[in-house]
Parts: sequence; structure tokens; C-alpha cells
Amino acid sequence: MKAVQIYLLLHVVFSAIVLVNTFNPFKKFKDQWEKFFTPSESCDSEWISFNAEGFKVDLESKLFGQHIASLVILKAVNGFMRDDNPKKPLVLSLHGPSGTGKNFVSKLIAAKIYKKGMDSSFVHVLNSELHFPLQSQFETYKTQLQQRIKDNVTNCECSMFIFDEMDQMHPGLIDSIKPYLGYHSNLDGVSYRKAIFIFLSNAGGESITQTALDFWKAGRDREEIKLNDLETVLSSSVFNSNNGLWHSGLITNNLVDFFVPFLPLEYRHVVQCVMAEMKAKGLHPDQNMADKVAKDLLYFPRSDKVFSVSGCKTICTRYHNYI
Ligand SMILES: Nc1ncnc2c1ncn2[C@@H]1O[C@H](COP(=O)(O)OP(=O)(O)OP(=O)(O)O)[C@@H](O)[C@H]1O
Repeated sequence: MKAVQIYLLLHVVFSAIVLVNTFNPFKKFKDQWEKFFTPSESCDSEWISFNAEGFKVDLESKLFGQHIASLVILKAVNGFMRDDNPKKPLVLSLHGPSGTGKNFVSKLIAAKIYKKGMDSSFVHVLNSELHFPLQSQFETYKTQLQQRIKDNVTNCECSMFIFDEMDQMHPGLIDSIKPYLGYHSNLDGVSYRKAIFIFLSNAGGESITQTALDFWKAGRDREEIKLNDLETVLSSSVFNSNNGLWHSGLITNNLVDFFVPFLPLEYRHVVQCVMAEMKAKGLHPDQNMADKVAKDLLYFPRSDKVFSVSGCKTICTRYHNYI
């Protein structure tokens, strides 16, 4: 074959590859096919059903170093999901230092209730847009927030709302959702009793950390910390702090069913997080590498380096440096 012919042949092959990649008719066809044949999510037991056993297993095997949070959340979600006729929506308020698993556990809850987990159209995450709107925007934000909750619960009564950084949220906005969290059988014809509200915040994190430090200083085992040991410190620090949660009256009106404390994580938990992350990425969990990543984080108290300053938060980005 002459050089010109080879050149032409290569040119044709190359152009065909570029063409297929650009227009990718097979992929488009596959996407259309899947879209057509994948049933869309609906608000029924085919798409929403609680897997109690799976949830217990997940909490025990995936959530590290949170024996109290694990127990409280298991009891709360199990009790609520078993009740066919709850008197109010489930309201959980998760508190603790950064990177200790509050968002993570919300995802575990969603994954065991909704077939599509966090991708479900019945799970809604609300965050920074609710923090501190300008005074002129406040009424618009409030109306939008209320409407969003109302529309979604009208669409599916088993909706879940996750409010991130709740302590940063404008008290007036928190105030505006109070009616949905109570015992009303319905509001304007909509019942909110089967909805789940999860509030995430760092409020109270310092006092939880202080209690964990006190136990450690006294040479006591972390697992000896009981909910009772944290309930008082948590409520007094949340009550005394100058945050939206307290100002909104959400707590004084007893609308929160469970306050869930998250403990600061220790070195061994960070190692577990890194190993889990490797597994999730399809890599073989490597203890040496996990140690390297964990050692790279900051710990306190400085002298003994017991608790991770950022929990397991930054490990995802860090562990790529070691691969
Ligand atoms: N206790 C834990 N057990 C297992 N994995 C954890 C735990 N804590 C954190 N992680 C891992 O670290 C990541 C970040 O944690 P997460 O977002 O849940 O922290 P957070 O407590 O919500 O922090 P923040 O208060 O800053 O929002 C999670 O996606 C998870 O992979």
C-alpha cells in the first residue's frame, strides 16, 4: 500500500473516531432508551420504604466513633418510620464539630428510606441561601422557603428536608418553618406529619469537644460517654449561644424531637475514614497510606494530638496526594 493510501485510510479512521465522539449517536440512543424505560420516581412504597436492618448495619459499619449519635438516630428513625400515623414530623437536630459525620449520617438516612437516596426528588437540602438575606429580601426568602416546603410536602408527604449550617440561618427564617414542625393535623389542607426535618449545626460543638477532652484527661474510655453527659452541656451551650437556633424559639417550643451530639474524631477514626474512602473509590484499602493521610492532619491538644481538628473532612482531597 502506498504512503498516500495509508495516509488516507488513517485520515478516514481518525475522522470517524472524532465524529463518533462528537455526536456519539450510540450514547445518545442509550440515554434515550434508558430514559424511556426507567420508571420515574413516585411517592409510593416502591420508591420510599425504610430498610431498618440495612440502616442498623450501615450505622454500625460506616459511621465511625459516634456511638451516641448512632444509637439516638437509630432509635429516632426506626420509631418514626414504624409509626403509620405519626403525630408530628420527625425533627432531628445534629450538633458537633466540623467533619464528624453530620452530613454523612443524613445521607445514610436518605439512602435507607429513598430508593434514590440523596438523588431522590423527595430529599431537599437547604443551605447558605437561607443565611442572612438583606432586610429587603427577607420577606421574599421567607415566602419562598415556606412555599418550597409546602409544595414539596403536597407533592409527597414523606419528604425529607436537610438544613445545613442551621446555626448560621436567619432566626426569622427558622421561625417561619415552625408551624410545619408541630402537632397540627394539617395546615391549609396539607399534613406535614410524615415529613422528616434534619438540622445540622456546629452549635454546641465546643462543649461536646470539652466533654470528650475531660473524659480523655481523666483516662476514661470514649465509649463511657453517655447521652446524659452531653445533654446538659449541649442544651446550655445552645441556649446561651447567640445563634439563630436559640433566637427562633425552635428549642423552647419543644419542636425538636432529638438533639444528637457528634463527638470529635480521634486519629484511629480518621484512619478508618481514609480506608473507607479508598474502598468507596474501588481501591484496595492500604493501612500504610491511611496512616500517612491521617498523620497529615492537625490534632489537639497540641501536646498529645488526640482529636482531629477537622474530623474526617479534608481526607478526600488529601489522600490523592499519596496515590
Ligand atoms: N464519623 C464518621 N464516620 C465515617 N465517615 C465520616 C465521619 N465523619 C466524617 N466522615 C467522612 O468525612 C466526610 C465529611 O464529613 P461530614 O460532611 O459528614 O461532616 P460534618 O459533620 O457534616 O461537617 P460540617 O459541620 O463541617 O458540615 C464525610 O462525607 C465522610 O466521608
